[in-house]
Amino acid sequence: MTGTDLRFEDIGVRYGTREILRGVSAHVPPGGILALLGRSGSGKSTLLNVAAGLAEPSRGRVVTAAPPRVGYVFQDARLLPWLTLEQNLALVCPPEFRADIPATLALVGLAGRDRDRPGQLSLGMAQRAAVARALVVRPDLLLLDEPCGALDELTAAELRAELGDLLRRRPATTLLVTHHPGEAVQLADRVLVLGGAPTGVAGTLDIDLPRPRDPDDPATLPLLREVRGLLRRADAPAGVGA
Ligand SMILES: Nc1ncnc2c1ncn2[C@@H]1O[C@H](COP(=O)(O)OP(=O)(O)OP(=O)(O)O)[C@@H](O)[C@H]1O
Repeated sequence: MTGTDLRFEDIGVRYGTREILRGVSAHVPPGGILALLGRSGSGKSTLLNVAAGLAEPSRGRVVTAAPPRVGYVFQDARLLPWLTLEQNLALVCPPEFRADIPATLALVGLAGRDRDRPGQLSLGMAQRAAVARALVVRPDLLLLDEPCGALDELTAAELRAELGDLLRRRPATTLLVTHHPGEAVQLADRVLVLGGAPTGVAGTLDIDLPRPRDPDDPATLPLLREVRGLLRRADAPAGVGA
């Protein structure tokens, strides 16, 4: 299982009369990890929803080899509080994968917590359970919408390291929405910055570092600087900061 080939071809999205995205094209090869960055409201989650088939593009199309099995981690864990973790995972899980639930929880550091309910978990544990729920379907398209966004920096750093490890062990074509340039450089093969009005692709950057990656490795510094520069230029008026 290495994931689907994914192509956004000239995607445009409108909500009513508002044009949210225009002319967004990108390619993610099987098992590739594309980080999406851009100002709040620039349409990153919308692009994820287009990839998942939850939002209809008004222009262009998404091309995959076959309809992908999608694992989606939202900004908050969205676990059903009255169900145990095992039941939360079983809800999305095809019957043939149900036996994998305890091992998948163990994979994200929740061994033995199968019968806990979400209210018994910390925020970081709940987010890891949400990652397990996305992985248990053996996704060939994994959509991560700010998976560490709601966490304190130490817990976020732990989850980032775990995600890096998980994606090496269970590759899936992945779209990672983040506001954190370090997270993008740590996890992604390529960074795509959305910007402008309406939003388009403001820039891309390949992250060609060996794995596993250490976020404190000085080799990441020039890349971090480039990502920050792309972000700054993404919303600069035409001709400024180019
Ligand atoms: N279902 C919807 N109906 C109407 N407008 C929407 C809908 N979903 C999103 N929008 C609008 O589309 C724009 C892009 O939203 P989106 O959530 O994709 O941005 P984002 O880059 O993910 O933001 P953030 O970083 O804050 O999560 C916003 O202006 C938002 O209000």
